[in-house]
Amino acid sequence: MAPKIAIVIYTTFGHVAKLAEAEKKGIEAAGGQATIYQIAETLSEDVLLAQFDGVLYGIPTRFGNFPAQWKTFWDATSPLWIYGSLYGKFAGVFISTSSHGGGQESTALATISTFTHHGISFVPFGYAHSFSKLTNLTEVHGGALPWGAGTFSGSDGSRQPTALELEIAEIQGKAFYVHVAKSSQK
Ligand SMILES: Cc1cc2nc3c(=O)[nH]c(=O)nc-3n(C[C@H](O)[C@H](O)[C@H](O)COP(=O)(O)O)c2cc1C
Repeated sequence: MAPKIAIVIYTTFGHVAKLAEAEKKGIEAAGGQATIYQIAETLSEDVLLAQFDGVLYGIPTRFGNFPAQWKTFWDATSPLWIYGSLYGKFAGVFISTSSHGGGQESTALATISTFTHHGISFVPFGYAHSFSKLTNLTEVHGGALPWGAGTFSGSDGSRQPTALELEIAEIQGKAFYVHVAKSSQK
C-alpha cells in the first residue's frame, strides 16, 4: 500500500510554502500524494499526525532555531508521545532563513531532539540524489545540506525561492517518498 505523507509547515511570509509545493511535486513525481498543512491555521488537531507514515516539516528559522509556533505544535502532542503513536514513523525537514549563516543547519539539528523523543526516524536528505546541484557554488542557494532543502528570504523577505532551490526541494520530496515507501513495505 502506498505510504501516507503529509507536509507540515509554518510560514509567515510564504517562502516555506513555496518550498513545500516543490517538495509535493517531487513526491508526486515518485508516484505518491501529499497534503500540505499549516501549523496553527489548518492543523487544528495534532493527532492528525498519527495518520501519516511520513511527514516533511517546513520551518522558518527564528534565532537559529525553530519558531515558537513549531514548539507549541509539538508541546500539544503528549497523548501521541505517551502512547508511542508516532514511533517508527518518518520525518524530513526543509528550512528558510534570511541569509547564509542564519542557522539552517542549527534549526535542522534542533528538530532531532523532538523526533527522537517520539521515536520518529529522521530521514536525512544526504547528497546521494543530486550531488552537483547541492554542492553548486556558482549561484547563491539555501539549503541545510545534507539535512534538507532550503531557501533565503533576504533580510526584508523580498527574495523568493529560486529555480535551483525549488528543484532541490522537489528532489528531496521525491527521495523522501521513495524512502518512506521502501521502509513501510518491510
Ligand atoms: C523573530 C525572528 C527571528 C529570526 N531569526 C533568524 C535567524 O536567526 N536567522 C536567519 O537567517 N533569519 C532569521 N529570521 C528570518 C526568517 O527566518 C525568515 O523571515 C523566514 O525564513 C521566511 O520564511 P517564511 O516566508 O516561510 O515565513 C528571523 C525572523 C524573525 C521574525
